[in-house]
Amino acid sequence: MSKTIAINAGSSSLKWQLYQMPEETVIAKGLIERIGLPESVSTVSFDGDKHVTVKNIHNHTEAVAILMNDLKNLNIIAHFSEITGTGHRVVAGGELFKASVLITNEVAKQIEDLSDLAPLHNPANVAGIYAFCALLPEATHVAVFDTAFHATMPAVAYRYPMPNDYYDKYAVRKYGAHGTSHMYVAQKAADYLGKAPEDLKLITAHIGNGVSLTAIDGGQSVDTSMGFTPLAGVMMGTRTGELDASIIPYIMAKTGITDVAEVIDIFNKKSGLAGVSEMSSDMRDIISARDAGDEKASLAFDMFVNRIQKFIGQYLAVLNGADALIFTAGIGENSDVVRQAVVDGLSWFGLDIDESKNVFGADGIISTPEAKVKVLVIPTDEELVIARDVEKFKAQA
Ligand SMILES: Nc1ncnc2c1ncn2[C@@H]1O[C@H](COP(=O)(O)OP(=O)(O)O)[C@@H](O)[C@H]1O
Ligand SMILES: CC(=O)OP(=O)(O)O
Ligand SMILES: [Mg+2]
Repeated sequence: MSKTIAINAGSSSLKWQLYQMPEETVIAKGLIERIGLPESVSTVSFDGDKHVTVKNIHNHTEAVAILMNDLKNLNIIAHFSEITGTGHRVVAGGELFKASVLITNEVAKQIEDLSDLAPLHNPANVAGIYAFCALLPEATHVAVFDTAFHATMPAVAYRYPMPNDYYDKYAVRKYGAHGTSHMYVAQKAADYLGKAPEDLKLITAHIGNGVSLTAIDGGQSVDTSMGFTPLAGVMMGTRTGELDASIIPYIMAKTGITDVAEVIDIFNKKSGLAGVSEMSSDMRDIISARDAGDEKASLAFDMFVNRIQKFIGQYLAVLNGADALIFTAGIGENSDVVRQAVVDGLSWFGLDIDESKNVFGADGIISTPEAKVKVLVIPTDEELVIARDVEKFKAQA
């Protein structure tokens, strides 16, 4: 019996779950939101209670310190030494890491050096790694990469049509992200559909603040919408998704912005739903405003749905047809409105939702019996996959 903590650091959030392993019992879990913004919120669920604290949390190092204090102060653990394993979500593993790895000083440094491939995420991931390694020197620390599941993509999908040197010398290629989530929901989908993953062609749609879609053939990722960094693919909460690169110098010339990093920052943090609606990056706010007749929110919603539909179309082509489409993550799991809007425009392809099944809290198949392509909702669980990987390394120790 041992305790393992899984840390999922996002650009402005930190999700964690403490497990009793190998039973996989969740002892406690927490979510720290709005890191770096005024009034950050930390929520801890433990023993049937929810503890909510609101205060300014400036960075992920502070967030980790708060989480460690909560573990002690709320009597979730008596001693830190009870935690014998920590698992860290790392968004970008580049060409270096194609599977989970035991964290050493060198590995932590390499992850930090890969920050260009996930500027909003890897620095946050590394902050968590350093904090836990310092606090728990005896524990087994494991990094689990978002990019690992996409290592099976063929060159035709991961290469960009640019001079070969950029790939050969600098490893400029598509890496994708959210791989742990795509892998988890694809395996669950196979259970629901009563088939072996090898016999299925799936399109997984991870629709949260970050959004990505993946084409999965026989259990392997064959294409995915995020690219060299998580800026690519579909429109997201604050990110543009794909656009014509010529826009960058044009905007710089027109606006007088002289630093290209500033434009990329705007594309990462001030675009997407937030940029078009001019009111929020949060889909709940967008839907309320749209229902109240706000035209900008309405356009933002329609563009968001349109980009998802187009990528589903692409992946139906990549896979030459699919058995199922799976919705997951914050919006995919919770928004029947977005799911209905996405599927409504794809009836020609044989997608059809049963409205009575497309409800809040849905889990499993929500398509009609006649639908050629099944539609499923599957809550993702990146933390569980991470905790399981830590167990594998503990067993080898
Ligand atoms: N009931 C809901 N309806 C619509 N959107 C929702 C609902 N609940 C959560 N969301 C959306 O989920 C998003 C967060 O998803 P999540 O997967 O937690 O994101 P991330 O891990 O990228 O921070 C928020 O932007 C929010 O708009
Ligand atoms: C890679 C990525 O976009 O992650 P998240 O959705 O957690 O921000
Ligand atoms: Mg996420």
